Amino acid sequence: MSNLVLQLENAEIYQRDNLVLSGVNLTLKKGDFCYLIGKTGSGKSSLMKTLYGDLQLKNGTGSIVGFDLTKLKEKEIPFLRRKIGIVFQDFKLLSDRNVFDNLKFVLKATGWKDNELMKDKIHEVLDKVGLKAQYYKKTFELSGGEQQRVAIARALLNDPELILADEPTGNLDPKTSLEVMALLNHIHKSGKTILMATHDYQLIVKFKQKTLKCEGGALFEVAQQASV
Ligand SMILES: Nc1ncnc2c1ncn2[C@@H]1O[C@H](COP(=O)(O)OP(=O)(O)OP(=O)(O)O)[C@@H](O)[C@H]1O
Repeated sequence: MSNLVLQLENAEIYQRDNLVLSGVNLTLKKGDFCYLIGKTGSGKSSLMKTLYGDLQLKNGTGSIVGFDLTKLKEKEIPFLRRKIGIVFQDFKLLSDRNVFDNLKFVLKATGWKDNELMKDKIHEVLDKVGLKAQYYKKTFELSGGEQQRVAIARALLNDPELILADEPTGNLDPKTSLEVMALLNHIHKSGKTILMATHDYQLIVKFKQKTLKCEGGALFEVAQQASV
């Protein structure tokens, strides 16, 4: 079995009719961790959105966790998203529910039925992010760093083959960013594959990983300490 999780070849990334990136080649193997850097508006989010099926891949080839992005149909997108975990800058938690119900909502939406199994899974992922004791709290009662931990727990619920994190520390202060990054690093070391878009230079210096840069409509690999 191939251990390729993601492969784009000569891909073109569009926002509506605007070509944002061209000639994109990107390969991630199981267990890789890769940063995506680049200035505001350089195309990081557009690339991420193409990978999780929010934007269509019109030209080039692309496969992600076994799905062909050029042939991806609307009805297949929920199935693609069950195999990837997505973490956003603004957490995207449901503010009217507590932590447990935020996670249960996702499990139910992805086909889980057994209450006991759901409870076990929720406690397992909360334990992984260090929030097991906070399951009953409403999300607005949590700090930004805690909210992002819940979002990371949510991304882990279906044991994803790939985690896409789009500026996961973008709303956090420097100390909290380092804590959240240490958690992502730990999750990576446990065997997960992660692609993370970031502006945060302190993180890529402290946690060195392969780094790709969006610039001038292209994507290329840079030396690990290149500036953002
Ligand atoms: N919904 C949209 N419709 C049309 N154009 C868009 C849309 N979203 C982004 N763009 C354009 O696509 C280009 C790439 O934007 P994108 O959001 O991918 O950049 P980014 O590198 O993620 O920036 P940031 O770091 O600010 O999030 C920009 O020129 C932007 O104006």
